[in-house]
Amino acid sequence: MSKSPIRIGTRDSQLATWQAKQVAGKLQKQGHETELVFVKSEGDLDLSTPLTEMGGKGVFTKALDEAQLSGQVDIAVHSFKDLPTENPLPLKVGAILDRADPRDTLVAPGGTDFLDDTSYQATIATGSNRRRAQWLHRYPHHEVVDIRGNVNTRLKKVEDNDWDGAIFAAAGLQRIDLGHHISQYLDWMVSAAAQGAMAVMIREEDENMQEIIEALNHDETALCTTIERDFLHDMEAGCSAPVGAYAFIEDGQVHFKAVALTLDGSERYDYEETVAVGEASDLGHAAAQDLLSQGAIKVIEEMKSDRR
Ligand SMILES: NCc1[nH]cc(CCC(=O)O)c1CC(=O)O
Repeated sequence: MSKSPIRIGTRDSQLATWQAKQVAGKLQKQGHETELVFVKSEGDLDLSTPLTEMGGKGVFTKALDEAQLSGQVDIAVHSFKDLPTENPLPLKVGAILDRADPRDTLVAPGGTDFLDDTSYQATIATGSNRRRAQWLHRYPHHEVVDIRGNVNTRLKKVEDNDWDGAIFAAAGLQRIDLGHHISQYLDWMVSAAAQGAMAVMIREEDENMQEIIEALNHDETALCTTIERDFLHDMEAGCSAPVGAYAFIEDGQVHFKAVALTLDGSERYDYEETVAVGEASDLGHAAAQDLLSQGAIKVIEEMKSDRR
């Protein structure tokens, strides 16, 4: 019997390619043939516009979505944190893969001693409002500057500039063997909803592919990232908002943390809760309601007026 290979769509960055190959490997283990199809995204092609001004939602996913809808590819592999929480297209998440290290990290080529010096006005690079706001909340005397590009491009920029450091997702660096650049794990920073997790998209009506892809789903990661993304969705915040959410499971309990800040980090709203796995399905929604009633509505209004 000759069957055509499963065509896996991916962006062509080193990280995206690594992730797509990971999915290919899992499918091959189950006896399927696979083929990678590289698709360029708007977010990768335009490096001069700050990410926060590109309309935020879906700049990295649009081209892959189109390739999938037109039938050029069967499935698409995404960093789950790059997927908008609202999706009007006839595409759906077919599986969420086991999560890697969800933490943010600091890459500081000259070392991290400067962090202890409260009179030193360090310069830190990040293109993420979530990272910017949390950094400024903790280090209000620092300056945060914008940085764009895929992981490799950003690392190069850190080498070429005299910034004191830049913030990266641990998973992104580790996956492509660049973990040795990490100077410090930012355990205090609340990561982005679904950071470190990969999602495989399928066409909504593709029942054959649904059955194949479902087998890759990691239930615990799916539960945790769903809670995180429910929170993000209810904050009406999009991927560029200064909002973080992280859930993990230990001893049958879900531990969940969520945070929303003003862009300058001066105001911060926190939520923390632990509940049994069986009672966790509403946690993301509850957190959003709690933070909004604490006053975090201000954060969202700031996003709307600023378009950042
Ligand atoms: N923002 C882009 C992006 N999307 C996913 C990752 C890393 C891998 C992941 O978090 O799953 C990164 C790089 C980064 O944030 O430094």
